[in-house]
Amino acid sequence: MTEQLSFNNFGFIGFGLIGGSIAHALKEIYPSSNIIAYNYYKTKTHKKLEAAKQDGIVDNISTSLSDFSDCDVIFLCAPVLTNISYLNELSPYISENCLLTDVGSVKGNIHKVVAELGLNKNFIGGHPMTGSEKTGYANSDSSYLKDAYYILTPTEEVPAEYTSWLKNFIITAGSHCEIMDYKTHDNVTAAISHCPHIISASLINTVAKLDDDGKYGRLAAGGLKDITRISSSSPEMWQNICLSNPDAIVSFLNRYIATLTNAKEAVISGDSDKLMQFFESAKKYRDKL
Ligand SMILES: NC(=O)C1=CN([C@@H]2O[C@H](COP(=O)(O)OP(=O)(O)OC[C@H]3O[C@@H](n4cnc5c(N)ncnc54)[C@H](O)[C@@H]3O)[C@@H](O)[C@H]2O)C=CC1
Ligand SMILES: O=C(O)C(=O)Cc1ccc(O)cc1
Repeated sequence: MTEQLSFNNFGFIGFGLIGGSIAHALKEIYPSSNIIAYNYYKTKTHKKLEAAKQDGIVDNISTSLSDFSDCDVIFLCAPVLTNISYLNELSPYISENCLLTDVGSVKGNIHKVVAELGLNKNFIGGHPMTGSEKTGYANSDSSYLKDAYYILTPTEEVPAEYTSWLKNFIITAGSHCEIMDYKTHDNVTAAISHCPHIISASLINTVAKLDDDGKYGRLAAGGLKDITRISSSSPEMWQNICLSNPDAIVSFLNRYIATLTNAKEAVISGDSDKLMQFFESAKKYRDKL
């Protein structure tokens, strides 16, 4: 049986919706733990981190990555490319016994840089399959981790007790832990998360171009709003994700465009059987989700 580690010092780089939600959960599960958060503004106070300190969720705010050398666990919770950009500078302060994890929506590119820096033995890729179109600490809540899937992508080099600790935290926070390799992660999330955001933005942009006088938007009922809610998400976050997972995204978009083309042809030819089958198969799968 794997020994359960006892971690008490947690560090955060990036402290928005997801970082804040994880910190809330850590404080609920380990009330005497110490949480340090990084103020990347360096020369001015970070009002949202000060608010988190007032709330008792953050204990220390630091402008120096060297202060993270005492951390048992460091969570990278900024946009995907920003998380990666910290690895080199952070590397000297990741102690031998430190577990480094992230929450980014793409795993392949961070695993590549982690391996290049020789940090495989410290790193477990993480991705909570939760959240919303909202951003920022003010919207964070430990409830985001309740009844959600939380994917981990450990390599063989990371100690089993690190995976065990992280898995235990995730389950105690209320999530279901799913372990897979990072390539599988990036293929699956391209289909169920990354491309839906591209499709939603494409639809909204297409409607917006037609909407000179606001009539389309005014009359839009539930359908358009349901399928495009996610287009109110952070543009920076989704730009980072698309730049990080191009192969899997293009591969899924090719399939999707073929499906759209088939649907268009069925409409052009008035193929009632094909149209019925198109909507029936979609309903069958969607009703089970
Ligand atoms: N929003 C969602 O529903 C989900 C997001 N994710 C991933 O979580 C990560 C964070 O996303 P959210 O919390 O939703 O976004 P957010 O916008 O709420 O938080 C991002 C945080 O990163 C900070 N940040 C920005 N630039 C920084 C820099 N240079 N240095 C340090 N911190 C910086 C921001 O100040 C903010 O606190 C992203 O990697 C995203 O892919 C994962 C699952 C769900
Ligand atoms: O708003 C929604 O439903 C989302 O799309 C939430 C989300 C955003 C990013 C992720 O990597 C995972 C989940």
